Amino acid sequence: MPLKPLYITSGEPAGIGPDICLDLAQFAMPPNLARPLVVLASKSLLQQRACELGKAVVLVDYIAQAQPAKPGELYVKDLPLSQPVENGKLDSANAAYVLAQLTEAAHACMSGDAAGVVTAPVQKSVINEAGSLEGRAFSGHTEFFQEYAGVPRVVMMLATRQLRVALVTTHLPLKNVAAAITTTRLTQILDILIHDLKTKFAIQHPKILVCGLNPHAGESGYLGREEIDVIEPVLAHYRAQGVDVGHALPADTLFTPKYLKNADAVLAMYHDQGLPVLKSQGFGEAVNITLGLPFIRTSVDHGTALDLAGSGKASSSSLLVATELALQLAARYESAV
Ligand SMILES: NC(=O)C1=CN([C@@H]2O[C@H](COP(=O)(O)OP(=O)(O)OC[C@H]3O[C@@H](n4cnc5c(N)ncnc54)[C@H](O)[C@@H]3O)[C@@H](O)[C@H]2O)C=CC1
Ligand SMILES: NCC(=O)COP(=O)(O)O
Repeated sequence: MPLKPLYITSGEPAGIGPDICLDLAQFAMPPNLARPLVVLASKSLLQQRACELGKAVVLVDYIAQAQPAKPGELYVKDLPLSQPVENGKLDSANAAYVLAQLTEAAHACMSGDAAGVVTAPVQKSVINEAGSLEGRAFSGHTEFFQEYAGVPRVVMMLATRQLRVALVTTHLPLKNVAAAITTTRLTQILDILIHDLKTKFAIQHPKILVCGLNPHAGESGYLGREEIDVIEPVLAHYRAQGVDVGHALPADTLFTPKYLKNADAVLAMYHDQGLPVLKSQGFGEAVNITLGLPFIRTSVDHGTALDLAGSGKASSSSLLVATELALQLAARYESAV
């Protein structure tokens, strides 16, 4: 019986998603992890981009239970575009096409037809501009898959070989961050992070460094009280259970080698507290993983790079690392059930 396929969403059609997905045709899949990789995209768009980039890729319609594709071949689930694509030019008419990729992938993961999903980047703004979610805002894949799966909380974590950074809040205006850091949210996030570091990354006793929200972790309350009122009591609860979470540390101190060298993960309070540090170390080599979902989802560490679509200058390294991690997680998950 062939293994379940891994779905790859190609993302925003005017960006570099289709370009980097084409490189999966040459991906040297570790033989012990091999399974079909199926790109969700317009076949004609992929064909057009392959011609522009001079890439020889044979696009093959995916049929359930197929064996992994041969080198140079790429399985595709053909999805129709609403409008022809001009490289680098956003068109809200194609927002429904992007959402169709995400919906099809989420459905296949939830129904057990796919082993997991790897996502290429989407342009969040154009999906909102199109109003494709019937008035609901589109914040990102993370929130979309959380809602589709119907789970109360998930965790965004980006990982390189050296560093893992998880976030308490994700795509939130900065002015709303402090109010979102509640005992409930922080506890949910830590529960998921601890659980998934154990089960997905085989770290039995994770050491987690937690950032304060305010400069100098609040400076004993003189620069903000979130550490005293919310963060520290939650950390004390975990420490009492023997979990290695330490105390809230000033973020500028925490992100230094002395502290990071023994840490399994850093928990940052908001997107731009944690991710710039990680990207400055390993942009292009990092993977974005959604923890706490009932299925495997990994993603690239970069955005749509509209400036590079069809240019041949886009690197597919993050997509390949994200695919390899999803393959490893799928194998681990299947051997556990
Ligand atoms: N997973 C996702 O769907 C993500 C989507 N985005 C979306 O992407 C859009 C654009 O975001 P930006 O902040 O401009 O970030 P970006 O990552 O698209 O671009 C930042 C810079 O990095 C370069 N770059 C990005 N990916 C590259 C690659 N694979 N190879 C070589 N160079 C690369 C770009 O040319 C640009 O100079 C936004 O709408 C954002 O929401 C951003 C991050 C993740
Ligand atoms: N900076 C990471 C990012 O924005 C990715 O978001 P998502 O689409 O994976 O939720």
